[in-house]
Amino acid sequence: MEANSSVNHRIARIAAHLRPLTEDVCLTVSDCRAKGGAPGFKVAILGAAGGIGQPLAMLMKINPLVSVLHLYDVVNTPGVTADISHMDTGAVVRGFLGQQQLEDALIGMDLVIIPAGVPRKPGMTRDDLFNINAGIVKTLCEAIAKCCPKAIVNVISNPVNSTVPIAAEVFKRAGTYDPKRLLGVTMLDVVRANTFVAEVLSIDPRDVDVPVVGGHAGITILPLLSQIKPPCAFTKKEIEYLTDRIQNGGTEVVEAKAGAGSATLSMAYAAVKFADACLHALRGDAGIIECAYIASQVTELPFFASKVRLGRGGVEEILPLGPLNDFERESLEKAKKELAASIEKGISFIRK
Ligand SMILES: NC(=O)c1ccc[n+]([C@@H]2O[C@H](COP(=O)([O-])OP(=O)(O)OC[C@H]3O[C@@H](n4cnc5c(N)ncnc54)[C@H](O)[C@@H]3O)[C@@H](O)[C@H]2O)c1
Ligand SMILES: O=C(O)C[C@H](O)C(=O)O
Repeated sequence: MEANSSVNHRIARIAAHLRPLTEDVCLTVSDCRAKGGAPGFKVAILGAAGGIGQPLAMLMKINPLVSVLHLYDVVNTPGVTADISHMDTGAVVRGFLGQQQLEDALIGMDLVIIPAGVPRKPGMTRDDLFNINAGIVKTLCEAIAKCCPKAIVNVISNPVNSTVPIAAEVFKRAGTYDPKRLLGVTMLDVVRANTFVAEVLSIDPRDVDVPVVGGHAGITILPLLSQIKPPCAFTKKEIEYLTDRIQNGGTEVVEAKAGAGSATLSMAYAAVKFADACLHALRGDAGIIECAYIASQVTELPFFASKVRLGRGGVEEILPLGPLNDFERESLEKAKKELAASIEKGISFIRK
């Protein structure tokens, strides 16, 4: 009893030196390790108790570049945090529950990943999620602007084509907007494209690299099959099959889950792949190129997904689209129409 209370007392004293948190945030034994000052980045996951959030939290806990991992949700974070904090990897894990702990979750973060919000059910489009998720993303981004305005922000919540413009408007209003630091996560489209192309070619998906540009919904997802590595000429039939499968990969999962949500495990994998790229870039590693949905001048649209070079400041260079074939040029025009409407919807949600 006595030994326990003395340990708890020491933990509380150590933790008091670590972070400016309010007193009602509970301290855990894992706080002790933060004193060692393990090198690495501080990462917050908002929506950490969800279908994506939980496996994402687990995978980020394994990431050696992460020293502190904050798990925030409006439900269930104490359990998820207790569970994940038992993993014998370096990152210190802390849980935050409910709106009153949101700001504590965000103070000092280098990277904030947002998978908060409702997922699709069969028959829904991603845009059908707008009414609920727009408000969630707005609230979370207001807190980010206040507590960690320099953090890199990875937006996963759908409809990404609109939630990224919403986040941008919130940051503009707060006077903290840095377009280089706000990235919509479209990595799952690239992951799917690599997988489906590898299936067709009967090769290892790790050897395939398909650029996917545009946005993250239906026809706005535009795989540039003419630019894949290794270079490969597809038949018209293969191009139609692959484009359709990549554009509707999300729906394929939603239908298979039959009302139990959308992609969570492959999304957590894709989110970690993308977050890991951001962390390596923050560390100063050179030559990190990924696709992301960002503020862009590649087309006349204010936001567009394309290949970007990541660096310490976030997006350091937006790569040109490169040569497109007739099919891709035509698809791009269709994608831009839908994308323009989704962007406008997001912007006017904040400006109205
Ligand atoms: N960008 C992509 O490629 C991609 C891929 C898959 C899913 N998604 C989207 O990610 C989102 C989450 O999907 P999921 O399957 O994890 O859903 P989920 O319902 O399993 O989890 C969402 C979590 O968000 C939490 N939440 C709700 N309101 C919140 C708030 N105000 N603050 C913090 N947390 C809040 C919920 O409590 C829940 O734990 C959905 O919008 C989905 O469409 C995007
Ligand atoms: O399809 C969805 O609703 C979720 C996600 O955007 C996906 O692509 O899997």
